[in-house]
Amino acid sequence: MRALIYLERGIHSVTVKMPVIRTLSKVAKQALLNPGCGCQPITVAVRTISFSPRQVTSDASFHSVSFSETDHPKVLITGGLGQLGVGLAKRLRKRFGNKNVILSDIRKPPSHVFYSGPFIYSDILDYKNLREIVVNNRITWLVHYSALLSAVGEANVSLARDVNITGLHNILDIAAEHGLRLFVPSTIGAFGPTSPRNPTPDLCVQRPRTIYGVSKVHAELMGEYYHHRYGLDFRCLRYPGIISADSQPGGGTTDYAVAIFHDAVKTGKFECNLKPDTRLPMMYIEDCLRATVEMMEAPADTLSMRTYNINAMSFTPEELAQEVQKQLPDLEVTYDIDQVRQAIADSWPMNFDDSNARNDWGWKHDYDLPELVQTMLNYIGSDSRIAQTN
Ligand SMILES: NC(=O)C1=CN([C@@H]2O[C@H](COP(=O)(O)OP(=O)(O)OC[C@H]3O[C@@H](n4cnc5c(N)ncnc54)[C@H](O)[C@@H]3O)[C@@H](O)[C@H]2O)C=CC1
Ligand SMILES: CC(=O)[C@H](N)C(=O)O
Repeated sequence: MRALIYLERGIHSVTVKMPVIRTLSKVAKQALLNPGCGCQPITVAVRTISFSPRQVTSDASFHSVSFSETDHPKVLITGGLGQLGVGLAKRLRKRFGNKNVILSDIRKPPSHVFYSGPFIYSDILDYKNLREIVVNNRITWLVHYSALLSAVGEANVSLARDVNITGLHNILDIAAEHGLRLFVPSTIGAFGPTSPRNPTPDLCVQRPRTIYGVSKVHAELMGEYYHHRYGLDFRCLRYPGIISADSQPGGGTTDYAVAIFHDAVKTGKFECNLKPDTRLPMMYIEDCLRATVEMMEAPADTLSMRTYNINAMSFTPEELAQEVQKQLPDLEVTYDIDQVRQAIADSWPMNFDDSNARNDWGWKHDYDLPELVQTMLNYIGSDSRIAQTN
């Protein structure tokens, strides 16, 4: 079995002990049980009391947005320097204005990102720092992208558990406390070998065999629980493998479908780490980011669920290679199977049923396989031509 390469992306383990302020908790509990002091109703932070995540006033409506509809939302994106965050920030900034969308991560941003709009350091394991950012910037929408993906997660289970599960708890509590609209992506990886694979519907058995998948099922369930219990405006899309030209994937099982384009243009050769007939659902990044914004903007009454599958296409490495070879006939593809990634892929959906997203809030993809291949090759080809002339 070939060892998984742990992609070091500046991720470091941080152990944060959440303050369990027992005394304060007792005082808060007492005050809430005996409100006859003539004071204002107390709003108590999620973490300071143990018996209720939030004191909800009777007129609170968390299903409507907490900012005036004429204002723009103020958006915070966590884990924003990964494959998806910068593109999402660009799209949201066009829509809501540059200063209204803050990218955050624990890595140092490249200068083109740093100078393109607000960027802030934020470790999602640091609850107080997260809260400070949300309060100081009057955040109303939170897009939670920080995560360790499937292959990297298997190579570092305890870090994946911290980031994907403990980090999510921080995000949920902050979002509930401050009445935020919260988007957390899930994935085809939230399904497992006992799920129906062709197609995979929204509601079915979910018994994933990766820490990534387990953490994403946990996120779906916790988000939906906070929605039903506390009125949190939680929204979640299960993304397929996302393919992008100008950003690199962060260590997943579907990464081959990005790498093939770069290798095809640069070397004319590609070594694939999945078997030629491994079928997985995939999507071009523009469709993924548009779906995300559409889901965030969908009126609450159109959402019959809070977690939806979305899909665009499904293909195997062989089918993708054949489509690329229509443009680059000299491309040579060989296979050297990574057993860890292959086992993961073999347990994931082959086709994704996204009919609920299409019916409820009008989801529709733009890119099928031929358009995806053309667009990727155009982008990477012109990029490498520019690099050669410089
Ligand atoms: N890219 C894809 O194909 C898919 C992505 N998704 C989900 O979309 C989200 C974004 O994905 P990508 O951008 O591809 O991920 P990525 O792996 O490229 O980026 C994740 C980012 O999280 C950051 N991060 C790690 N630990 C952190 C911490 N303690 N505090 C703050 N940030 C931290 C990393 O520095 C990295 O920039 C993830 O939740 C992922 O599960 C879901 C399905 C498919
Ligand atoms: C599909 C995903 O969630 C991600 N790209 C991965 O392969 O881990």
